[in-house]
Amino acid sequence: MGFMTVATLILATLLLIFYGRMKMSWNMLPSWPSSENPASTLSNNKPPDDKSKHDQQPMLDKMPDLEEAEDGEKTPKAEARNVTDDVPSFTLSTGDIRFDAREADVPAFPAINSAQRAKPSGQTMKSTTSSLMPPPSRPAPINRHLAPSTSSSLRIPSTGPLPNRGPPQSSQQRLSSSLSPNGTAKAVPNPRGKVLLSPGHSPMDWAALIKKGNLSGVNGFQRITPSQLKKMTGRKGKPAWSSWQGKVYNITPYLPFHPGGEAELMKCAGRDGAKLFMEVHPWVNWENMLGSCLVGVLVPEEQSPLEDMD
Ligand code: HEM
Repeated sequence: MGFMTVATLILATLLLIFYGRMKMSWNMLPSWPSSENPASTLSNNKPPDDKSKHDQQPMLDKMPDLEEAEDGEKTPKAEARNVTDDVPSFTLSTGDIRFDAREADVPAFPAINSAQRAKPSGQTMKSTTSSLMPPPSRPAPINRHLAPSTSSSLRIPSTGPLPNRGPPQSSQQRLSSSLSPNGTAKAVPNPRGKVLLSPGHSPMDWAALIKKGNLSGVNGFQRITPSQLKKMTGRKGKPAWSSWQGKVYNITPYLPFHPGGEAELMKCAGRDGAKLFMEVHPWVNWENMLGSCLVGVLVPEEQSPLEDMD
């Protein structure tokens, strides 16, 4: 028991002496930026203003001041920020935007020759003087099952509102797999309402046919009244006529060539087809397509003799 007490006292004395010596030597050391003011060196890259600079950096600022006062000559001052003068400017991108280490007042970290610069974050940099950044990493591969492909994004949606694109889904023309009444165009359901044209009835075939001559079915240019037009429905052995901007066309020869199907084209038989035509495909040039089918012009019904006298 007595031995323990003595030993404890000796230990305490030794600690006191050791602490006293340490404190003395610390006081003799020049003061150092304390942990209470770390902003001037690490956490803040901006230079402190003059007032705070003196408070926070006693060693760097006060020591050169003393030297100047003693010898009266202009001794170069020690400035922590001059260290960055050795650092050449470098760019962060290949464009016009240049990031200059000196302008931004960034401490030279990591050192020029450090391994950290040579291999930033595991990537290999060819040269420390290169002004080019390493290429960006490739994006993660897209899950093809989830992401829509380019072709499917270009596809016309089968749902949602669409302009009138052919016969309704339930119509006979779309659903029937048999040949059309005259056995030429086969109806095939598709989003745009186009039909499968029978061999020899492609748009190219039609283009070749209209070059051959007159397809109007009449001799000479006709004057057609509305009542006459109304009778040309394409039924009961009569041709199908339709008018467009005051001109009358024989649409019968075009029926098997019509990409939208015969039934659709027949909707404008015996009447003015402009409205229906423009609803479906305003980009199609009626006059070019049916130029060789021109029958004549639409004229008013014959006027009564009394009106003629006026
Ligand atoms: C009488 C004059 C007409 C001509 C010269 C004509 C010509 C054409 C042409 C060239 C196409 C192919 C369009 C393309 O590929 O972009 C087409 C498609 C079509 N036409 Fe006509 N057409 C006429 C009248 C009509 C009428 C009156 C209707 C409907 C009532 C109609 C309904 C369609 C449909 C549904 C298509 C397929 C869908 C589409 O191409 O947008 N056509 N027509």
